[in-house]
Amino acid sequence: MLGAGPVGENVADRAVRGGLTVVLVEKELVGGECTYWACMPSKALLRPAQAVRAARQVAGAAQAVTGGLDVQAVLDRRDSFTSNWKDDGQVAWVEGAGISLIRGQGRLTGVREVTVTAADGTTTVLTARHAVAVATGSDALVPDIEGLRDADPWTSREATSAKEVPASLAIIGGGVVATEMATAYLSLGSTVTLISRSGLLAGMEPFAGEAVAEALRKQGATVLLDTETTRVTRTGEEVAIETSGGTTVTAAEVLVATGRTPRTRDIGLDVVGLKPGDWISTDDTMRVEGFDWLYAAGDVTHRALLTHQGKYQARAAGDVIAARAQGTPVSDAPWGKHVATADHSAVPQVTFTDPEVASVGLTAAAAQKAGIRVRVVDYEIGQVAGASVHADGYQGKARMVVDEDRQVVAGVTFVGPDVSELLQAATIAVAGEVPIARLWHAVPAYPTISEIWLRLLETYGR
Ligand SMILES: Cc1cc2nc3c(=O)[nH]c(=O)nc-3n(C[C@H](O)[C@H](O)[C@H](O)COP(=O)(O)OP(=O)(O)OC[C@H]3O[C@@H](n4cnc5c(N)ncnc54)[C@H](O)[C@@H]3O)c2cc1C
Ligand SMILES: NC(=O)c1ccc[n+]([C@@H]2O[C@H](COP(=O)([O-])OP(=O)(O)OC[C@H]3O[C@@H](n4cnc5c(N)ncnc54)[C@H](O)[C@@H]3O)[C@@H](O)[C@H]2O)c1
Repeated sequence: MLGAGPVGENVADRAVRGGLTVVLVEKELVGGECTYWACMPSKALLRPAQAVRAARQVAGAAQAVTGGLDVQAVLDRRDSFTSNWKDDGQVAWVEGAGISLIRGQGRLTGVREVTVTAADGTTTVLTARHAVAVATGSDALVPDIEGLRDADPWTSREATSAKEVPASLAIIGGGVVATEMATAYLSLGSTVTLISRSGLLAGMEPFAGEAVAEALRKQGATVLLDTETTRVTRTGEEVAIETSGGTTVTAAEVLVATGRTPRTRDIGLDVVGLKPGDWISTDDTMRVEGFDWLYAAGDVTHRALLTHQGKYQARAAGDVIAARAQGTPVSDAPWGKHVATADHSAVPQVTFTDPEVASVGLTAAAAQKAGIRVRVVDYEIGQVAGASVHADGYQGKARMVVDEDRQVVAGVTFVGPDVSELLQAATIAVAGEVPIARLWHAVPAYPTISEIWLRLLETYGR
Protein backbone atom coordinates (compact mmCIF):
# COMPACT_ATOMS: atom_id res chain seq x y z
CA MET A 1 0.00 0.00 0.00
CA LEU A 2 1.69 3.19 -1.22
CA GLY A 3 0.75 6.24 0.88
CA ALA A 4 -0.63 6.38 4.43
CA GLY A 5 -3.04 9.27 4.07
CA PRO A 6 -6.67 8.78 5.11
CA VAL A 7 -7.25 6.70 1.99
CA GLY A 8 -4.22 4.41 2.28
CA GLU A 9 -5.01 3.80 5.94
CA ASN A 10 -8.53 2.71 5.07
CA VAL A 11 -7.55 0.44 2.18
CA ALA A 12 -5.06 -1.22 4.53
CA ASP A 13 -7.56 -1.55 7.36
CA ARG A 14 -10.21 -3.16 5.18
CA ALA A 15 -7.75 -5.57 3.57
CA VAL A 16 -6.49 -6.65 7.03
CA ARG A 17 -10.08 -7.11 8.22
CA GLY A 18 -10.57 -9.24 5.09
CA GLY A 19 -7.79 -11.57 6.25
CA LEU A 20 -4.76 -10.24 4.31
CA THR A 21 -1.41 -8.98 5.54
CA VAL A 22 -0.65 -5.39 4.54
CA VAL A 23 2.48 -3.24 4.45
CA LEU A 24 1.81 0.49 4.42
CA VAL A 25 4.57 2.67 2.91
CA GLU A 26 4.73 6.34 3.95
CA LYS A 27 7.33 8.97 3.06
CA GLU A 28 6.15 11.82 5.30
CA LEU A 29 3.55 11.67 8.08
CA VAL A 30 1.07 8.86 8.66
CA GLY A 31 -2.32 10.55 8.27
CA GLY A 32 -1.44 12.40 5.06
CA GLU A 33 -2.33 15.83 3.77
CA CYS A 34 -5.80 15.85 5.33
CA THR A 35 -4.58 15.57 8.91
CA TYR A 36 -1.62 17.94 8.82
CA TRP A 37 -2.03 20.47 5.97
CA ALA A 38 -5.60 20.33 4.70
CA CYS A 39 -9.00 19.37 6.19
CA MET A 40 -8.29 19.42 9.91
CA PRO A 41 -6.03 22.49 10.31
CA SER A 42 -8.13 24.52 7.84
CA LYS A 43 -11.35 23.73 9.67
CA ALA A 44 -9.64 24.43 13.01
CA LEU A 45 -8.67 27.89 11.69
CA LEU A 46 -12.25 28.55 10.54
CA ARG A 47 -14.30 27.27 13.45
CA PRO A 48 -13.59 29.93 16.15
CA ALA A 49 -14.81 32.82 13.97
CA GLN A 50 -17.84 30.76 13.01
CA ALA A 51 -18.70 30.25 16.70
CA VAL A 52 -18.39 33.99 17.37
CA ARG A 53 -20.51 34.81 14.33
CA ALA A 54 -23.18 32.37 15.49
CA ALA A 55 -23.39 34.09 18.87
CA ARG A 56 -23.40 37.58 17.30
CA GLN A 57 -26.42 36.63 15.19
CA VAL A 58 -28.60 35.97 18.22
CA ALA A 59 -29.77 38.99 20.20
CA GLY A 60 -29.11 38.34 23.85
CA ALA A 61 -26.14 36.11 23.12
CA ALA A 62 -24.56 38.86 21.00
CA GLN A 63 -24.25 41.08 24.05
CA ALA A 64 -22.09 38.42 25.70
CA VAL A 65 -19.48 38.58 22.91
CA THR A 66 -17.48 41.66 23.65
CA GLY A 67 -14.03 40.99 22.21
CA GLY A 68 -12.40 39.75 19.04
CA LEU A 69 -10.73 36.41 18.35
CA ASP A 70 -7.69 35.46 20.42
CA VAL A 71 -5.46 34.72 17.42
CA GLN A 72 -2.79 32.85 19.37
CA ALA A 73 -5.45 30.64 20.98
CA VAL A 74 -6.86 29.89 17.52
CA LEU A 75 -3.40 28.89 16.25
CA ASP A 76 -2.73 26.81 19.38
CA ARG A 77 -6.04 24.96 18.98
CA ARG A 78 -5.17 24.33 15.29
CA ASP A 79 -1.80 22.91 16.43
CA SER A 80 -3.57 20.46 18.74
CA PHE A 81 -5.55 19.09 15.79
CA THR A 82 -2.34 18.44 13.86
CA SER A 83 -0.68 16.96 16.98
CA ASN A 84 2.07 19.52 16.30
CA TRP A 85 2.79 17.72 13.03
CA LYS A 86 3.73 14.49 14.79
CA ASP A 87 2.16 11.23 13.75
CA ASP A 88 2.66 9.06 16.87
CA GLY A 89 -1.10 8.77 17.41
CA GLN A 90 -1.74 7.60 13.86
CA VAL A 91 1.21 5.20 13.99
CA ALA A 92 -0.27 3.69 17.15
CA TRP A 93 -3.58 3.24 15.32
CA VAL A 94 -1.83 1.54 12.38
CA GLU A 95 -0.04 -0.86 14.72
CA GLY A 96 -3.26 -1.55 16.64
CA ALA A 97 -5.04 -2.34 13.37
CA GLY A 98 -2.46 -5.04 12.59
CA ILE A 99 -0.92 -3.17 9.64
CA SER A 100 2.87 -3.09 9.10
CA LEU A 101 4.45 0.31 8.41
CA ILE A 102 7.60 1.08 6.44
CA ARG A 103 8.82 4.66 6.18
CA GLY A 104 10.34 5.87 2.93
CA GLN A 105 9.62 6.75 -0.69
CA GLY A 106 7.87 3.83 -2.39
CA ARG A 107 8.22 3.12 -6.10
CA LEU A 108 6.81 0.38 -8.31
CA THR A 109 9.78 -1.62 -9.58
CA GLY A 110 8.01 -4.57 -11.19
CA VAL A 111 4.86 -6.66 -11.22
CA ARG A 112 3.45 -6.59 -7.65
CA GLU A 113 6.83 -5.22 -6.55
CA VAL A 114 7.51 -2.02 -4.60
CA THR A 115 10.94 -0.75 -3.58
CA VAL A 116 11.08 1.56 -0.58
CA THR A 117 13.97 4.00 -0.20
CA ALA A 118 14.35 5.17 3.40
CA ALA A 119 15.69 8.58 4.44
CA ASP A 120 19.15 7.07 5.03
CA GLY A 121 19.19 5.64 1.48
CA THR A 122 18.65 1.99 2.43
CA THR A 123 16.20 0.11 0.24
CA THR A 124 13.67 -2.61 0.96
CA VAL A 125 12.04 -4.63 -1.82
CA LEU A 126 8.47 -5.77 -1.11
CA THR A 127 6.67 -8.30 -3.29
CA ALA A 128 2.92 -8.52 -2.83
CA ARG A 129 1.14 -11.87 -3.11
CA HIS A 130 -2.09 -10.27 -4.35
CA ALA A 131 -2.12 -6.53 -4.99
CA VAL A 132 -0.42 -3.16 -4.80
CA ALA A 133 -2.61 -0.13 -4.12
CA VAL A 134 -1.56 3.47 -4.75
CA ALA A 135 -2.97 6.29 -2.60
CA THR A 136 -0.21 8.86 -2.87
CA GLY A 137 -2.59 11.82 -2.99
CA SER A 138 -2.01 15.19 -4.61
CA ASP A 139 0.16 18.30 -4.28
CA ALA A 140 -0.77 21.94 -4.75
CA LEU A 141 -0.52 22.99 -8.39
CA VAL A 142 1.58 26.09 -8.95
CA PRO A 143 0.69 27.42 -12.42
CA ASP A 144 3.13 28.92 -14.90
CA ILE A 145 2.56 32.55 -14.03
CA GLU A 146 5.59 34.77 -14.65
CA GLY A 147 7.65 35.21 -11.48
CA LEU A 148 5.27 33.19 -9.27
CA ARG A 149 7.61 30.35 -8.30
CA ASP A 150 10.46 32.78 -7.54
CA ALA A 151 8.17 34.83 -5.30
CA ASP A 152 8.19 32.08 -2.66
CA PRO A 153 4.40 31.70 -2.66
CA TRP A 154 2.36 30.01 0.02
CA THR A 155 0.45 26.90 -0.98
CA SER A 156 -2.27 25.27 1.11
CA ARG A 157 0.52 23.80 3.26
CA GLU A 158 1.82 27.16 4.47
CA ALA A 159 -1.71 28.59 4.75
CA THR A 160 -2.86 25.80 7.04
CA SER A 161 0.31 25.57 9.15
CA ALA A 162 1.35 29.26 9.49
CA LYS A 163 2.66 30.20 12.91
CA GLU A 164 1.96 33.90 12.36
CA VAL A 165 -0.80 35.77 10.58
CA PRO A 166 0.53 38.00 7.79
CA ALA A 167 -0.62 41.63 7.79
CA SER A 168 -1.88 41.12 4.25
CA LEU A 169 -2.56 38.08 2.08
CA ALA A 170 -3.23 37.95 -1.66
CA ILE A 171 -4.88 34.74 -2.88
CA ILE A 172 -4.76 33.52 -6.48
CA GLY A 173 -7.69 31.19 -7.23
CA GLY A 174 -11.43 31.13 -6.68
CA GLY A 175 -12.11 27.56 -5.58
CA VAL A 176 -12.56 25.87 -2.24
CA VAL A 177 -9.09 26.50 -0.82
CA ALA A 178 -9.09 30.15 -1.92
CA THR A 179 -12.49 30.96 -0.42
CA GLU A 180 -11.96 29.02 2.82
CA MET A 181 -8.53 30.54 3.43
CA ALA A 182 -9.81 34.03 2.56
CA THR A 183 -12.52 33.54 5.20
CA ALA A 184 -10.05 32.23 7.78
CA TYR A 185 -7.38 34.90 7.32
CA LEU A 186 -9.92 37.73 7.27
CA SER A 187 -11.15 36.54 10.64
CA LEU A 188 -7.56 36.38 11.93
CA GLY A 189 -6.96 39.99 10.97
CA SER A 190 -5.19 39.88 7.59
CA THR A 191 -6.07 42.30 4.81
CA VAL A 192 -7.19 39.84 2.12
CA THR A 193 -7.34 40.27 -1.66
CA LEU A 194 -8.70 37.36 -3.67
CA ILE A 195 -7.90 37.23 -7.38
CA SER A 196 -10.02 34.77 -9.36
CA ARG A 197 -9.89 34.28 -13.09
CA SER A 198 -13.61 33.31 -13.03
CA GLY A 199 -16.47 33.68 -10.54
CA LEU A 200 -16.05 31.92 -7.20
CA LEU A 201 -16.72 28.19 -6.67
CA ALA A 202 -17.22 27.50 -10.37
CA GLY A 203 -18.85 24.12 -10.88
CA MET A 204 -21.30 24.67 -8.02
CA GLU A 205 -24.69 26.38 -8.36
CA PRO A 206 -23.91 30.00 -9.39
CA PHE A 207 -25.71 31.49 -6.37
CA ALA A 208 -23.18 29.77 -4.07
CA GLY A 209 -20.15 31.63 -5.40
CA GLU A 210 -22.13 34.86 -5.64
CA ALA A 211 -23.16 34.64 -1.96
CA VAL A 212 -19.59 33.84 -0.86
CA ALA A 213 -18.14 36.73 -2.90
CA GLU A 214 -20.67 39.16 -1.44
CA ALA A 215 -20.00 37.93 2.09
CA LEU A 216 -16.21 38.12 1.71
CA ARG A 217 -16.56 41.71 0.53
CA LYS A 218 -18.82 42.52 3.49
CA GLN A 219 -16.22 41.00 5.81
CA GLY A 220 -13.64 43.38 4.31
CA ALA A 221 -11.93 41.44 1.52
CA THR A 222 -11.18 42.81 -1.92
CA VAL A 223 -12.53 40.26 -4.40
CA LEU A 224 -11.38 40.57 -8.01
CA LEU A 225 -13.43 38.33 -10.30
CA ASP A 226 -12.73 37.41 -13.94
CA THR A 227 -9.20 38.64 -13.37
CA GLU A 228 -6.06 36.86 -14.59
CA THR A 229 -2.80 37.12 -12.68
CA THR A 230 -0.13 38.15 -15.17
CA ARG A 231 3.06 38.59 -13.14
CA VAL A 232 4.28 38.19 -9.58
CA THR A 233 7.36 39.89 -8.10
CA ARG A 234 8.75 39.70 -4.59
CA THR A 235 10.76 42.64 -3.34
CA GLY A 236 11.94 42.17 0.21
CA GLU A 237 8.98 41.80 2.54
CA GLU A 238 6.36 42.48 -0.13
CA VAL A 239 4.88 40.66 -3.10
CA ALA A 240 3.42 42.56 -6.06
CA ILE A 241 0.77 40.75 -8.13
CA GLU A 242 -0.04 42.27 -11.50
CA THR A 243 -3.47 41.48 -12.92
CA SER A 244 -5.19 41.58 -16.29
CA GLY A 245 -7.47 44.33 -14.99
CA GLY A 246 -4.46 46.64 -14.69
CA THR A 247 -4.54 46.59 -10.87
CA THR A 248 -1.36 45.66 -9.02
CA VAL A 249 -2.09 44.04 -5.67
CA THR A 250 0.59 44.15 -2.98
CA ALA A 251 0.66 41.87 0.04
CA ALA A 252 3.01 40.38 2.61
CA GLU A 253 2.29 36.86 1.31
CA VAL A 254 0.69 35.35 -1.78
CA LEU A 255 -1.25 32.08 -1.55
CA VAL A 256 -1.60 29.97 -4.70
CA ALA A 257 -4.87 28.02 -4.57
CA THR A 258 -5.30 26.92 -8.15
CA GLY A 259 -6.03 23.22 -7.83
CA ARG A 260 -4.03 20.02 -7.39
CA THR A 261 -1.53 17.88 -9.27
CA PRO A 262 -1.17 14.10 -8.76
CA ARG A 263 1.74 12.73 -6.69
CA THR A 264 2.73 10.25 -9.36
CA ARG A 265 5.94 11.72 -10.82
CA ASP A 266 8.30 9.51 -8.88
CA ILE A 267 6.43 6.31 -8.02
CA GLY A 268 7.66 4.11 -10.87
CA LEU A 269 4.56 4.34 -13.07
CA ASP A 270 6.76 4.06 -16.18
CA VAL A 271 7.98 0.63 -15.02
CA VAL A 272 4.42 -0.73 -15.38
CA GLY A 273 3.63 1.14 -18.60
CA LEU A 274 1.79 4.15 -17.15
CA LYS A 275 2.79 7.78 -17.51
CA PRO A 276 4.53 9.49 -14.57
CA GLY A 277 2.78 12.69 -13.54
CA ASP A 278 -0.66 11.53 -14.72
CA TRP A 279 -3.73 10.93 -12.56
CA ILE A 280 -4.35 7.17 -12.28
CA SER A 281 -7.71 6.09 -13.65
CA THR A 282 -9.53 3.03 -12.35
CA ASP A 283 -12.75 1.10 -12.76
CA ASP A 284 -15.38 1.37 -10.03
CA THR A 285 -13.68 -1.38 -7.96
CA MET A 286 -10.66 0.97 -7.96
CA ARG A 287 -8.61 -1.45 -10.06
CA VAL A 288 -6.39 0.16 -12.69
CA GLU A 289 -7.61 -0.79 -16.13
CA GLY A 290 -5.42 -3.42 -17.80
CA PHE A 291 -4.07 -4.82 -14.50
CA ASP A 292 -5.21 -7.63 -12.22
CA TRP A 293 -2.97 -6.53 -9.31
CA LEU A 294 -2.77 -2.72 -9.36
CA TYR A 295 -5.32 -0.52 -7.55
CA ALA A 296 -5.55 3.21 -6.84
CA ALA A 297 -7.84 5.27 -4.59
CA GLY A 298 -8.24 8.79 -3.28
CA ASP A 299 -6.98 12.06 -4.74
CA VAL A 300 -4.53 10.28 -7.05
CA THR A 301 -7.46 8.95 -9.12
CA HIS A 302 -8.98 12.43 -9.65
CA ARG A 303 -12.48 10.96 -9.10
CA ALA A 304 -13.43 13.29 -6.23
CA LEU A 305 -10.71 15.13 -4.32
CA LEU A 306 -12.32 14.78 -0.90
CA THR A 307 -11.30 12.78 2.14
CA HIS A 308 -14.70 11.19 2.76
CA GLN A 309 -15.05 10.14 -0.88
CA GLY A 310 -11.49 8.77 -0.95
CA LYS A 311 -12.18 6.75 2.19
CA TYR A 312 -15.36 5.42 0.58
CA GLN A 313 -13.29 4.30 -2.41
CA ALA A 314 -10.79 2.81 0.05
CA ARG A 315 -13.43 0.65 1.73
CA ALA A 316 -14.48 -0.71 -1.66
CA ALA A 317 -10.85 -1.28 -2.72
CA GLY A 318 -9.70 -2.96 0.52
CA ASP A 319 -12.75 -5.23 0.58
CA VAL A 320 -12.50 -6.21 -3.09
CA ILE A 321 -8.76 -6.89 -2.90
CA ALA A 322 -9.47 -9.27 -0.01
CA ALA A 323 -12.44 -10.86 -1.79
CA ARG A 324 -10.49 -11.46 -4.99
CA ALA A 325 -7.54 -12.83 -3.01
CA GLN A 326 -9.76 -15.24 -1.05
CA GLY A 327 -11.91 -16.16 -4.04
CA THR A 328 -15.09 -15.01 -2.30
CA PRO A 329 -17.94 -13.42 -4.32
CA VAL A 330 -17.33 -9.96 -5.73
CA SER A 331 -20.24 -7.53 -5.63
CA ASP A 332 -19.37 -5.14 -8.45
CA ALA A 333 -22.76 -4.20 -9.91
CA PRO A 334 -23.64 -0.51 -9.42
CA TRP A 335 -24.21 0.26 -5.72
CA GLY A 336 -22.65 -3.09 -4.74
CA LYS A 337 -20.34 -3.62 -1.78
CA HIS A 338 -17.17 -3.49 -3.89
CA VAL A 339 -17.78 -0.42 -6.06
CA ALA A 340 -17.58 3.35 -5.58
CA THR A 341 -20.75 4.12 -7.56
CA ALA A 342 -21.58 7.28 -5.61
CA ASP A 343 -18.53 9.01 -7.11
CA HIS A 344 -20.54 9.50 -10.31
CA SER A 345 -23.73 11.04 -8.97
CA ALA A 346 -23.84 11.52 -5.21
CA VAL A 347 -20.69 13.28 -3.94
CA PRO A 348 -21.34 15.52 -0.93
CA GLN A 349 -19.13 18.52 -0.24
CA VAL A 350 -19.13 21.31 2.31
CA THR A 351 -17.22 24.53 1.73
CA PHE A 352 -16.68 26.00 5.20
CA THR A 353 -16.94 29.65 4.21
CA ASP A 354 -19.32 32.09 5.90
CA PRO A 355 -21.99 31.41 4.61
CA GLU A 356 -21.31 27.70 4.25
CA VAL A 357 -22.00 25.92 0.97
CA ALA A 358 -23.22 22.32 1.19
CA SER A 359 -23.99 20.40 -1.96
CA VAL A 360 -24.52 16.88 -3.25
CA GLY A 361 -25.22 15.41 -6.65
CA LEU A 362 -25.73 17.40 -9.80
CA THR A 363 -26.22 21.12 -10.22
CA ALA A 364 -29.06 22.19 -12.51
CA ALA A 365 -26.54 22.98 -15.27
CA ALA A 366 -24.71 19.66 -14.89
CA ALA A 367 -27.97 17.70 -14.90
CA GLN A 368 -29.16 19.46 -18.05
CA LYS A 369 -25.79 18.83 -19.68
CA ALA A 370 -26.18 15.14 -18.82
CA GLY A 371 -29.48 15.13 -20.74
CA ILE A 372 -31.69 14.86 -17.65
CA ARG A 373 -35.09 16.59 -17.82
CA VAL A 374 -34.99 18.66 -14.65
CA ARG A 375 -37.16 20.93 -12.61
CA VAL A 376 -35.35 23.39 -10.35
CA VAL A 377 -36.93 24.28 -7.01
CA ASP A 378 -35.52 27.23 -5.03
CA TYR A 379 -36.41 28.41 -1.53
CA GLU A 380 -35.09 31.11 0.83
CA ILE A 381 -33.94 29.28 3.97
CA GLY A 382 -34.55 32.42 6.09
CA GLN A 383 -38.30 31.89 5.63
CA VAL A 384 -38.15 28.61 7.54
CA ALA A 385 -39.22 29.04 11.19
CA GLY A 386 -36.26 27.01 12.51
CA ALA A 387 -33.80 29.23 10.65
CA SER A 388 -35.29 32.43 12.04
CA VAL A 389 -34.90 31.06 15.58
CA HIS A 390 -31.39 29.82 14.81
CA ALA A 391 -30.05 33.25 13.77
CA ASP A 392 -31.61 36.72 13.59
CA GLY A 393 -32.05 37.79 9.98
CA TYR A 394 -30.93 34.38 8.72
CA GLN A 395 -30.10 34.57 5.02
CA GLY A 396 -29.63 31.50 2.87
CA LYS A 397 -30.89 29.71 -0.15
CA ALA A 398 -31.65 26.09 -1.04
CA ARG A 399 -32.01 24.52 -4.45
CA MET A 400 -33.38 21.06 -5.19
CA VAL A 401 -32.88 19.70 -8.71
CA VAL A 402 -35.50 17.07 -9.52
CA ASP A 403 -35.08 14.45 -12.22
CA GLU A 404 -38.57 14.76 -13.68
CA ASP A 405 -38.61 11.44 -15.51
CA ARG A 406 -37.38 9.34 -12.59
CA GLN A 407 -39.10 11.49 -9.91
CA VAL A 408 -36.01 11.51 -7.71
CA VAL A 409 -33.69 14.23 -6.42
CA ALA A 410 -30.63 14.63 -8.68
CA GLY A 411 -28.93 17.30 -6.61
CA VAL A 412 -29.29 19.69 -3.68
CA THR A 413 -27.38 22.83 -2.72
CA PHE A 414 -27.72 24.76 0.52
CA VAL A 415 -26.02 28.11 1.09
CA GLY A 416 -26.29 29.75 4.50
CA PRO A 417 -24.97 29.79 8.05
CA ASP A 418 -24.57 26.29 9.55
CA VAL A 419 -26.09 24.42 6.59
CA SER A 420 -23.36 21.76 6.65
CA GLU A 421 -25.29 19.49 8.99
CA LEU A 422 -28.28 19.54 6.58
CA LEU A 423 -26.26 17.78 3.94
CA GLN A 424 -26.46 14.14 4.99
CA ALA A 425 -30.25 14.07 4.55
CA ALA A 426 -29.76 15.33 1.00
CA THR A 427 -27.05 12.74 0.37
CA ILE A 428 -29.39 9.97 1.51
CA ALA A 429 -32.12 11.28 -0.80
CA VAL A 430 -29.74 11.39 -3.78
CA ALA A 431 -27.72 8.19 -3.19
CA GLY A 432 -30.85 6.32 -2.07
CA GLU A 433 -32.80 7.57 -5.11
CA VAL A 434 -35.72 8.10 -2.73
CA PRO A 435 -38.87 8.80 -4.78
CA ILE A 436 -40.20 12.34 -4.30
CA ALA A 437 -43.58 10.85 -3.31
CA ARG A 438 -41.91 9.02 -0.41
CA LEU A 439 -39.87 12.07 0.68
CA TRP A 440 -43.20 13.67 1.70
CA HIS A 441 -43.32 11.04 4.45
CA ALA A 442 -39.87 12.00 5.82
CA VAL A 443 -41.26 14.71 8.08
CA PRO A 444 -38.70 17.24 9.35
CA ALA A 445 -39.01 18.22 13.01
CA TYR A 446 -40.44 21.65 13.86
CA PRO A 447 -38.86 24.18 14.30
CA THR A 448 -35.54 23.09 12.74
CA ILE A 449 -33.75 24.38 9.64
CA SER A 450 -34.45 20.91 8.21
CA GLU A 451 -37.97 22.09 7.50
CA ILE A 452 -36.40 23.49 4.36
CA TRP A 453 -37.19 20.01 2.97
CA LEU A 454 -40.91 20.48 3.51
CA ARG A 455 -40.78 23.94 1.89
CA LEU A 456 -38.89 22.58 -1.12
CA LEU A 457 -41.47 19.78 -1.54
CA GLU A 458 -44.40 22.17 -1.12
CA THR A 459 -42.87 24.45 -3.74
CA TYR A 460 -42.46 21.46 -6.04
CA GLY A 461 -46.07 20.44 -5.38
CA ARG A 462 -47.91 17.13 -5.39
C1 LIG B 1 -6.44 23.18 2.21
C2 LIG B 1 -7.25 21.93 1.96
C3 LIG B 1 -8.37 21.69 2.71
C4 LIG B 1 -9.13 20.54 2.48
N1 LIG B 1 -10.26 20.36 3.22
C5 LIG B 1 -11.01 19.27 3.01
C6 LIG B 1 -12.20 19.06 3.77
O1 LIG B 1 -12.59 19.88 4.61
N2 LIG B 1 -12.91 17.94 3.55
C7 LIG B 1 -12.53 17.02 2.62
O2 LIG B 1 -13.21 16.01 2.46
N3 LIG B 1 -11.41 17.19 1.89
C8 LIG B 1 -10.64 18.29 2.06
N4 LIG B 1 -9.49 18.46 1.33
C9 LIG B 1 -9.07 17.39 0.42
C10 LIG B 1 -8.33 16.28 1.19
O3 LIG B 1 -7.22 16.83 1.86
C11 LIG B 1 -7.87 15.19 0.23
O4 LIG B 1 -8.96 14.77 -0.56
C12 LIG B 1 -7.32 13.99 1.01
O5 LIG B 1 -6.20 14.36 1.79
C13 LIG B 1 -6.92 12.87 0.04
O6 LIG B 1 -6.44 11.78 0.75
P1 LIG B 1 -5.38 10.78 0.11
O7 LIG B 1 -5.11 9.74 1.15
O8 LIG B 1 -5.82 10.38 -1.23
O9 LIG B 1 -4.06 11.65 -0.10
P2 LIG B 1 -3.12 12.40 0.95
O10 LIG B 1 -3.87 12.87 2.14
O11 LIG B 1 -2.36 13.40 0.15
O12 LIG B 1 -2.13 11.26 1.45
C14 LIG B 1 -1.20 10.65 0.60
C15 LIG B 1 -0.05 10.13 1.41
O13 LIG B 1 0.83 9.41 0.55
C16 LIG B 1 2.18 9.71 0.88
N5 LIG B 1 3.02 9.45 -0.28
C17 LIG B 1 2.99 10.09 -1.47
N6 LIG B 1 3.86 9.53 -2.33
C18 LIG B 1 4.46 8.51 -1.67
C19 LIG B 1 5.44 7.56 -2.01
N7 LIG B 1 5.98 7.53 -3.22
N8 LIG B 1 5.82 6.67 -1.08
C20 LIG B 1 5.29 6.70 0.16
N9 LIG B 1 4.34 7.58 0.54
C21 LIG B 1 3.93 8.46 -0.36
C22 LIG B 1 2.11 11.18 1.29
O14 LIG B 1 3.23 11.53 2.07
C23 LIG B 1 0.79 11.24 2.05
O15 LIG B 1 0.96 10.96 3.41
C24 LIG B 1 -8.73 19.61 1.51
C25 LIG B 1 -7.58 19.84 0.75
C26 LIG B 1 -6.84 20.99 0.96
C27 LIG B 1 -5.59 21.22 0.15
N1 LIG C 1 -14.08 21.83 2.33
C1 LIG C 1 -13.62 20.99 1.42
O1 LIG C 1 -14.23 19.97 1.14
C2 LIG C 1 -12.34 21.30 0.74
C3 LIG C 1 -11.55 22.36 1.13
C4 LIG C 1 -10.41 22.64 0.42
C5 LIG C 1 -10.04 21.84 -0.63
N2 LIG C 1 -10.80 20.80 -0.98
C6 LIG C 1 -10.46 19.98 -2.16
O2 LIG C 1 -9.16 20.27 -2.56
C7 LIG C 1 -9.12 20.43 -3.96
C8 LIG C 1 -8.24 21.59 -4.31
O3 LIG C 1 -8.85 22.85 -4.00
P1 LIG C 1 -8.50 24.14 -4.84
O4 LIG C 1 -9.29 25.26 -4.29
O5 LIG C 1 -7.02 24.26 -4.94
O6 LIG C 1 -8.98 23.73 -6.29
P2 LIG C 1 -10.35 24.07 -7.07
O7 LIG C 1 -10.34 23.19 -8.24
O8 LIG C 1 -11.51 24.07 -6.13
O9 LIG C 1 -10.17 25.58 -7.53
C9 LIG C 1 -9.11 25.98 -8.34
C10 LIG C 1 -9.26 27.45 -8.68
O10 LIG C 1 -8.06 27.91 -9.29
C11 LIG C 1 -8.37 28.56 -10.51
N3 LIG C 1 -7.23 28.36 -11.40
C12 LIG C 1 -6.81 27.19 -11.94
N4 LIG C 1 -5.71 27.39 -12.70
C13 LIG C 1 -5.44 28.72 -12.64
C14 LIG C 1 -4.45 29.55 -13.21
N5 LIG C 1 -3.52 29.06 -14.01
N6 LIG C 1 -4.47 30.88 -12.91
C15 LIG C 1 -5.42 31.38 -12.10
N7 LIG C 1 -6.38 30.65 -11.53
C16 LIG C 1 -6.40 29.33 -11.80
C17 LIG C 1 -9.67 27.93 -10.98
O11 LIG C 1 -10.32 28.79 -11.86
C18 LIG C 1 -10.39 27.75 -9.64
O12 LIG C 1 -11.01 28.92 -9.23
C19 LIG C 1 -10.53 20.62 -4.44
O13 LIG C 1 -10.80 19.69 -5.45
C20 LIG C 1 -11.39 20.40 -3.26
O14 LIG C 1 -12.35 19.39 -3.47
C21 LIG C 1 -11.95 20.51 -0.32
